[in-house]
Amino acid sequence: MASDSWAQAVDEQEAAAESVRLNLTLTLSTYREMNNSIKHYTNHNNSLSIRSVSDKAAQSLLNKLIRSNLVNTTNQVEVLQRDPSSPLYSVKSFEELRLKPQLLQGVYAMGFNRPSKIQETALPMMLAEPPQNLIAQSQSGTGKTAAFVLAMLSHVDPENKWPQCLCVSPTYELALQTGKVIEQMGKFYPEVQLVYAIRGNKLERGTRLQEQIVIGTPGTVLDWCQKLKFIEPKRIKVFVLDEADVMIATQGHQDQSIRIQRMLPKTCQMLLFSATFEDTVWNFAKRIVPDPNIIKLKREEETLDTIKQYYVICNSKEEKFQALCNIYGAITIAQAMIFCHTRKTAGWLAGELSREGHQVALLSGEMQVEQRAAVIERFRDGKEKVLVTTNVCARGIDVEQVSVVINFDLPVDKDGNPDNETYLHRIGRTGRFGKRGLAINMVDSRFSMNILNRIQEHFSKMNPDVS
Ligand SMILES: Nc1ncnc2c1ncn2[C@@H]1O[C@H](COP(=O)(O)OP(=O)(O)OP(=O)(O)O)[C@@H](O)[C@H]1O
Repeated sequence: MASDSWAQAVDEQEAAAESVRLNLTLTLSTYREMNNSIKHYTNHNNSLSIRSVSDKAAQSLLNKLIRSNLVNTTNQVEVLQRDPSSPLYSVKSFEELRLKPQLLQGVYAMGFNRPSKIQETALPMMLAEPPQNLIAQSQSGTGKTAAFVLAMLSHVDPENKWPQCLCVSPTYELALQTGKVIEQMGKFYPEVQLVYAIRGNKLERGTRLQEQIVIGTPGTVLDWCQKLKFIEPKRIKVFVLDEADVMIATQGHQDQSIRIQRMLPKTCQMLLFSATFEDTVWNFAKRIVPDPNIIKLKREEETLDTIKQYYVICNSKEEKFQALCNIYGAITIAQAMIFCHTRKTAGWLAGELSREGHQVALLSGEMQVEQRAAVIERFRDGKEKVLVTTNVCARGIDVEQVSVVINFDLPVDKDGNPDNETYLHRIGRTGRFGKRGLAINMVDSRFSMNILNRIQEHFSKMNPDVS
C-alpha cells in the first residue's frame, strides 16, 4: 500500500465520525482506588511512532473470515432511481424473485430464509429486464456479495460456453472468497462454471475460456481480456466491481478497472459495490457505472450514552500494568479489549499478563491475516476473555460481545494530537445495540492527561447540549 493510505485511513475515520451521533457524555470520573497523582512528566511526543498504515483489503478479508452471520440493521435503504417514474419494487422473499429452482435451492442450502435489507431492493433491480446498472453501498456484512452472486448466476446462459459475467475484486484472497460464495450458491447448478483470473493461474496461450463466470483481480482480468485474449469482453453481460473502496486504495487498480470497463459493450450491466462512499469512491463509481440506480444503506448510528467512561491516573507503564491487574477480575466478568499504541507495547503487555497467569490473546500487525482471523475467532467464541491489540490491527473488526474497552494508551494521531475519531470508534464497540459498556482510560503523564482533556473538550464542544 502506498504511503497515502494513512490519509485514506483518516478519511475513513472522518467519514465514519460524521455518521455518528455525538451524544457523548464524557464523564471522566476518576477510578478512585487507583487515583495517584502525577509525579513525572514524560514527553511522549518524541517517542510517538507513525502508526503503520492499515490495510483495508486485509481488514475486509478478516471480517469475511470471522463473520458467521448477516450484520443486523434496522436502518432504511435510500434509493435513487435512474427512472424515478418507475415504481420501486422490493421483495420480502426469495420466491418473489422467480429465481431458477437450482438457485433457490442453493440459497436455502446456504441457510438464507429471506433477503437481507439491501437485498430486498438490490435484487429486483439487478434481475430486472432490461438490466439496470447499480451502485450500492452498505456496510460490510449486510449481504452485498450474496446479492451480486445471485444476480450473476441468474443472468448466465449455461448453454453458452464462454465468459458472460466478469467480477473484479481488489485482491487474490478476496476474489477467492467471492468465488467460494459463487460455488456454494451455484452448487445445484453445475452447468455453470467459474474460473479465477488471479496471479498464478497460468493458462496456455490461445486458450478460449469456456467458463461462464470469471472472477479475478483487475491486473489479471485486464491481461486476459486485452493481451492474452482468453476472454472476449464484447460478450460480457454483467460486470461487477466489488469492494470499490478497497479497490481505489490500491495503486493502479482504479485505472485497470476503468480500462476493463471500456472494453465491455454498452449493453453490459454494470454493478458496483462499496462499504463506504467517500468522494473518491463516488467519483470512481460514476466513471465505472453509467446511468446508475443508487442504493445506500446507512450505517447503524452509534451512540455512546450507554457507556460509562473512567480514567485511571498512574505514573508509568508498569503502574498501568499494576492498575490493570487490580481490576482484572472485574473486567473479565465480560470480555475486554485492551488497546495499545504500538505493537511493542501490546506484545509486552500480553506477555506480562500471561506471566501473571492471565489467559489473554494478542492480535498483532505482524501476524498473517489467517493467524489474525484465528485469534479473533477464538476470542469471539469466548475462549479468551481479553484481547490485547493495537488500533491499526483492530480497526473495523467486529467483535460484538465486547463490553469493556481499556485504552492502555490513549489514541493519538501521527502528530501526537488526540485522535478523537479513533477514541469514538474504540469505545463505540462496547455500547453496541444499546448494551451497557465500560471504558477505562489509562493516563500515565501530563501529556496523556492533556490528551484526555482535549478528547473530552472535543466531544463536549461538538455536542453543546451535554451539560
Ligand atoms: N439473506 C441472507 N440471509 C442470511 N444470511 C445471509 C443473507 N445474505 C448474506 N448472508 C450471510 O451474511 C454474511 C455477510 O454477507 P455478505 O458477505 O454477502 O455481506 P457483504 O455486504 O458482501 O460483506 P463484505 O462487504 O464484507 O463482503 C455471510 O456470512 C452471508 O453468507
